[in-house]
Amino acid sequence: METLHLARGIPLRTASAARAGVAASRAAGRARSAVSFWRRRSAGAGPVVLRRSAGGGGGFGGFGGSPPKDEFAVEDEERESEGEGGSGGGGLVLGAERDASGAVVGFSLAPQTRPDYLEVAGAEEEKGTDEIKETEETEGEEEAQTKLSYNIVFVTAEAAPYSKTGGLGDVCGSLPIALAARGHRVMVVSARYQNGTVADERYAGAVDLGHCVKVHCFGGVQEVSFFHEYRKGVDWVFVDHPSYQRPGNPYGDSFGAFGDNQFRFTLLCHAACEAPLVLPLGGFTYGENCLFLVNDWHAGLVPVLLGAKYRPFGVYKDARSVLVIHNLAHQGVEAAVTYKNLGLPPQWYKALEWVFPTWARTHALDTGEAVNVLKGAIVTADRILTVSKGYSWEITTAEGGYGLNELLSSRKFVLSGITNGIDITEWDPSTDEYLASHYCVSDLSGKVQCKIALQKELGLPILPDCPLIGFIGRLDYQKGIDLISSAMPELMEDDIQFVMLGSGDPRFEEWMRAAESTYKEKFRGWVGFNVPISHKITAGCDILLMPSRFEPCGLNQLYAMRYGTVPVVHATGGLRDTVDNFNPYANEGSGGGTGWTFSPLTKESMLAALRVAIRTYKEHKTSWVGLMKRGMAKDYTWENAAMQYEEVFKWAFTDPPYVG
Ligand SMILES: Nc1ncnc2c1ncn2[C@@H]1O[C@H](COP(=O)(O)OP(=O)(O)O[C@H]2O[C@H](CO)[C@@H](O)[C@H](O)[C@H]2O)[C@@H](O)[C@H]1O
Repeated sequence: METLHLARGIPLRTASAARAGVAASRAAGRARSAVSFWRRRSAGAGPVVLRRSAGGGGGFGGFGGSPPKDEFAVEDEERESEGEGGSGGGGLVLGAERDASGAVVGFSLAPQTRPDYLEVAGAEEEKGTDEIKETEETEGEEEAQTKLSYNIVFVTAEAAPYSKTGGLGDVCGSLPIALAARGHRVMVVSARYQNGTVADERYAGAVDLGHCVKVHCFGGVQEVSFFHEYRKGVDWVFVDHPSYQRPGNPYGDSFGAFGDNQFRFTLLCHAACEAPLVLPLGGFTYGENCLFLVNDWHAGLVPVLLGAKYRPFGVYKDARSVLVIHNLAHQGVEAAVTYKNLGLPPQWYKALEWVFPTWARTHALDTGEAVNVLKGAIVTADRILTVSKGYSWEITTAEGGYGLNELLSSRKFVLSGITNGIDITEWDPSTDEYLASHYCVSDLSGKVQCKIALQKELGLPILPDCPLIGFIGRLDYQKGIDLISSAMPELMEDDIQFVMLGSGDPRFEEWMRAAESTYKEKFRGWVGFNVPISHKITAGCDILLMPSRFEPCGLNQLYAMRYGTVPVVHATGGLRDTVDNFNPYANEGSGGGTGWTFSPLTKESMLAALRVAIRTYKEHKTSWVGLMKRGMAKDYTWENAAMQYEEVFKWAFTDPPYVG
C-alpha cells in the first residue's frame, strides 16, 4: 500500500504564544514554531497546554485539565496574527532538503531564498524556551485559561472563495478561518478546479508544493499533486489532477452531473488522507494525530480509509473524524460493482453496502445493490454533525432520513447539530462593497437607497414603498421553487414586486425567464450564479422568501436578517431554528420575533404568511422596524459556532477511534 512507503514528518507541532508588539514575518513566525517545537521535544516536554489570557481574543472555557497524550497540539497564534504580508526577515533559515522525487529527507541551514512555506527556522528568530514561557506568563496577567488545540483537516468539495456553488462553499471558506483564529492548526483540502474561465485566477496564490502522491484506485495508479496557499491563518491545500480541469462547476456542467464524480472524489479523499502525512506546510507536517472534518459524501471515504487503509498498518491510530452533513439528499450512490474501484479492502464492503428498496429498482432483475459513500461515512466517523439542531433530529425520521434514518438513529449518541455561522465581514450592510448605500441597525436610511438601486438595475419601476420580495438559491426541488412558481399568478395580483436569483434545474430557469416576460412590471428572474447580485438582493428587498422542503441550516435567511430583510420561511430544519415567528404582542406590546415561519408546506400557507408580512410592512411600520432591528441584532458569528465545534472535537477524542 503506497501509504506505508511515504516518509512521514513530525506528528505534532507546538508553538509559542503570541508576543505582543513583535512585528514578525510569516516565515519568521513559522521559524519560531519550529524552534519551540524542537526545544520542547528535546526537553522531553509532555502534553502541551497553552495558557492564554481571557482578554486574548478567544475566551476558551470548559477545557479544564491536561489533554490526554499527544493528541493535541498548541497552535502558533503568531502565525494567525501576522497577517498576509510577511516579508521574510532575511538571515538564514533551516530549509527542507529534498530528494529527486521531492520528498523531504532532512533539513539544513540555508539563505532565505526558498518559498516561505518550506522555511522552518530562522537564526534571527531563535528565542529560548524561557522567553516563550515568560511571555506566556505575562499574557496570563488578567485571567489565565487552559486551552487545547487541534490539528484539523477539512476535506471538502468546495471552499469559498476558491470554489462555491452553494452553502457548503461558504461554510468551508469561513469555519476553518474561525477555528484557526481560535488557535488551532487548520488545513483545508479541496480540489484545484480549473474550468478555463477567470474563476481559475482564484487559485493564483496557491503554489505547487512539488509533492506527488500515487493513489491506487479504479484499477490503476493515479498521480495527484498539491498546491498550497497560506491565507488568514489557514493552510489551503488543493489537490491537482486532470479530472478537476474541465468546464463547468465542481460537480457538473450544462449537461448535468459529471459521470466520473465517484472517481474524482475518491481521489480527493485518498489525497486528503496523505496530505497531513507528507506535506511539510510551514516546514513540518500535520502528522497523524489530527482531526479530519469531512463534509458531505464527497469527503465521505476519508473515515472509511482511516479504518480500512491506515489503522491496520498502525497509521492514524489516534486520529479522529467528524462527518458534517450539509445535505443528506446527496449520498454518492453508485452501482455495487464500483466498490472495487475505491481502493478499499474487499472485507470493508459491508460498510458501504446499500440496497435500494424494491420500489426504487428499475427492472425485475435489478437487485438494488449499490455502494453508498455517505453511508460508509456515517458508519465509520467518530462523530456526526449536521448544520442545525433541528436537522439533526429530522434526519433520524422516515420523512427526513432519505433512507438513512435507521442507521442515523442507531448512531444518535454521536450525532448532534451546530447552526452555521456567517461571514460577518463579507456580509455587513455597513461596509458591503456591492451596495449602493450603507446602513446599520442605528441608521437604516441607506436600505431604501439599496432598494431603489436594485429596482433601477433590474429595470423594475422605482417604487420605494412597494414591498419587494426576494428569493436567492439553487433552483432545486429542495428549495421549493415549484411552490413559488405555482403561487406566482396569485401573488402577482398583489401590489408587490418579486425578484429571483438562481440557477439549477433548467425547467425552473425557463420558468423564471417566462415569468419575467409575463409580469414585466413586477417580476425579475436572474438566471445564473452572481455573488454581487445576491448581496444587492439581500440588501434591497424587504422580505426574503424561503419555502424550502427541507433545509439543513440555510444561510440566506441569516444574511437577510443581518441586512434588515425579513425572512418568510417554511418551518423546517435550520429555518425553524433560526427564524423566530413574529408576535406583535410580545414584550409588553413592543413585539417579538424576526420573521414568519409557515407550515405545512403548501401554496396556501405560504401565501397566507407572505400576505401577513406584506400587510405588516405596509400598515405597521413600527412593528416592521422592530422586526428588522431584532434580526440585525442576532449573533450568528462563526466564532460562536467554532466554540461548539471544539466541544465536539473534545468528545471525539474522548472515545476510542473507529477501528472496524
Ligand atoms: N444564483 C446564486 N448566485 C449567487 N449566490 C448564490 C446563488 N445561489 C445560491 N447562492 C449562495 O449560495 C449559498 C447557498 O446557501 P444555502 O445555505 O442555501 O446552501 P445550500 O442549499 O447550497 O447548501 C447546504 O449546505 C448549507 C451549508 O451548511 C446549508 O446551510 C444548507 O441548508 C444546505 O442545503 C448562499 O451564500 C447563497 O447566497
